[in-house]
Amino acid sequence: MQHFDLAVIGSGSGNSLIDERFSDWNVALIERDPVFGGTCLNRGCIPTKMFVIPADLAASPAEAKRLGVDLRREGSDWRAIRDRIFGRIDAVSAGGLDWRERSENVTVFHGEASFTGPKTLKIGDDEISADQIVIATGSRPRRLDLPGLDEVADLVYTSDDIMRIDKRPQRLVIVGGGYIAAEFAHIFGGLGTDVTLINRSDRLLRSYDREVADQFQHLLSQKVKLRLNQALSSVEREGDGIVVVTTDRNGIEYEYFADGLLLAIGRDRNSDALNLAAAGIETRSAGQIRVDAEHRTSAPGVWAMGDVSSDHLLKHVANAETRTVQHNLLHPDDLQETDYRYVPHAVFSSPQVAAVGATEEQLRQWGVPYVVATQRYADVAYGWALEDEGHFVKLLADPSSWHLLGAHIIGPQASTLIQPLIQAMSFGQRVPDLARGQYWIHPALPEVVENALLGLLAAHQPAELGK
Ligand SMILES: Cc1cc2nc3c(=O)[nH]c(=O)nc-3n(C[C@H](O)[C@H](O)[C@H](O)COP(=O)(O)OP(=O)(O)OC[C@H]3O[C@@H](n4cnc5c(N)ncnc54)[C@H](O)[C@@H]3O)c2cc1C
Ligand SMILES: NC(=O)c1ccc[n+]([C@@H]2O[C@H](COP(=O)([O-])OP(=O)(O)OC[C@H]3O[C@@H](n4cnc5c(N)ncnc54)[C@H](O)[C@@H]3O)[C@@H](O)[C@H]2O)c1
Repeated sequence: MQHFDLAVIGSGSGNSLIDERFSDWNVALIERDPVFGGTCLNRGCIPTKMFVIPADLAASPAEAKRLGVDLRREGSDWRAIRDRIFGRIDAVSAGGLDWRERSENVTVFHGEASFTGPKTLKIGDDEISADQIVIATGSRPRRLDLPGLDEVADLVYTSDDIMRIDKRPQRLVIVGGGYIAAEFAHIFGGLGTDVTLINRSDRLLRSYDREVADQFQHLLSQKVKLRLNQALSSVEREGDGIVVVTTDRNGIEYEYFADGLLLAIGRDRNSDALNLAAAGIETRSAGQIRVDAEHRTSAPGVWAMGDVSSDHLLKHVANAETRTVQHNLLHPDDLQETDYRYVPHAVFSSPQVAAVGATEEQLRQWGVPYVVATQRYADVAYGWALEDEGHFVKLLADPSSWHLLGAHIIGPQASTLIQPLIQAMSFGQRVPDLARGQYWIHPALPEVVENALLGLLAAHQPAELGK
């Protein structure tokens, strides 16, 4: 049995963990997917955003028309877009694997890892042991058990495969109301597909501030067909290449005809294949590996990070957890914790949505006193230039400490505009200092954030400003 100082399972964030500080460690890196580099690079954050930009551009003639510019749209070339995107990504993935395989101190094992004992792993016919093991096995799209699904399997997609298809469907049914449904509704809808989004509850983006989620729903409904409060009951094939999706709403059946069905109903953690019981590693519900604040599992010397153990299925969180685990492996006498106080998140749809901190509903529920201000893009100079309609920044603050409690943005560049607010919350900057302790470039779009901050101050003048 080969012995290693460190074994890392998963080549997403797991691969990033093994940096030059581990050059004198003998490391095993195990990946079961033929594709190297994990979700974010190959089938997650990066390719989706590379599709979002062409979708934004394809949708721009309608925007331009409002401003008096005639941009004739001649269509979009799905294969060219797809091949450009994956031409780049596949090369990065292959290059990453090649580089890793040439690393002197890292042995790459291709196969599925499972525990055979507390510090031992089996990968196919190989069995290895390691002093330290890091589980970074991520998550995968949740499947659905639905009558008829097997018969139309070639027309049913998840985020793992839909970006690689040869032909963009004319009609696409998307099931789900979260991040992935919202982003793919924009990608396909923007590029010209007739999209019907079916959600089982009456709300999209449920974890977002209600006002923002409602407005998102309203604006998205102008671009794709939204069908809410409908549960899938069956699917069947009709003719050649058509899937008929049947739903139920209050006992009434609805039928949708499409060339493809995208399931975007959440993700399952990749812990089931690991035989965790053999190593005494505990899970929480739904296979989420239980870790303490320092990312130690219940088995000594075994750590977990990223989607498989985190409460947040986000790459910037997996990256932060990777940094913590790196530090803790290298400094066992000075363990650190990951800071989850202000985890931001954004949906790259149309419109974009971004948020950090509490929603107004949460503050009400927790009985936390707050002031709130909402600033429309349409009422700042750059918003005039955009002829903006319907987008806003909503801020929540503690009227005694003047710290921000939550920030929510819906509109162009939301994921960028939110960064100074994340910074303010992370470093404890107060609203008056943030609003007036720096210049805000005129007439740039961040003035919408500045004005929202001023709106908070106008709502309740803090004592020291009144002096
Ligand atoms: C469509 C989509 C879009 C996304 N967009 C964003 C975004 O815009 N911003 C953002 O922050 N996040 C986004 N995410 C989430 C982000 O991709 C994940 O949070 C992140 O990639 C998780 O990283 P990880 O290292 O935990 O897991 P992964 O990157 O999934 O890596 C886990 C690896 O482990 C391997 N593996 C699993 N089990 C085993 C085993 N038993 N043996 C060997 N290998 C195994 C897997 O094959 C995989 O390669 C998106 C996700 C999706 C699906
Ligand atoms: N921009 C980003 O940061 C980004 C983008 C994509 C994905 N992600 C990450 O990936 C995760 C997974 O995304 P997702 O959109 O699949 O999950 P999600 O948790 O965001 O949304 C899942 C949706 O599916 C619905 N649903 C669940 N089970 C269902 C069923 N049986 N039938 C019908 N509907 C059902 C839920 O009500 C919900 O609307 C997200 O939580 C997010 O953390 C992030």
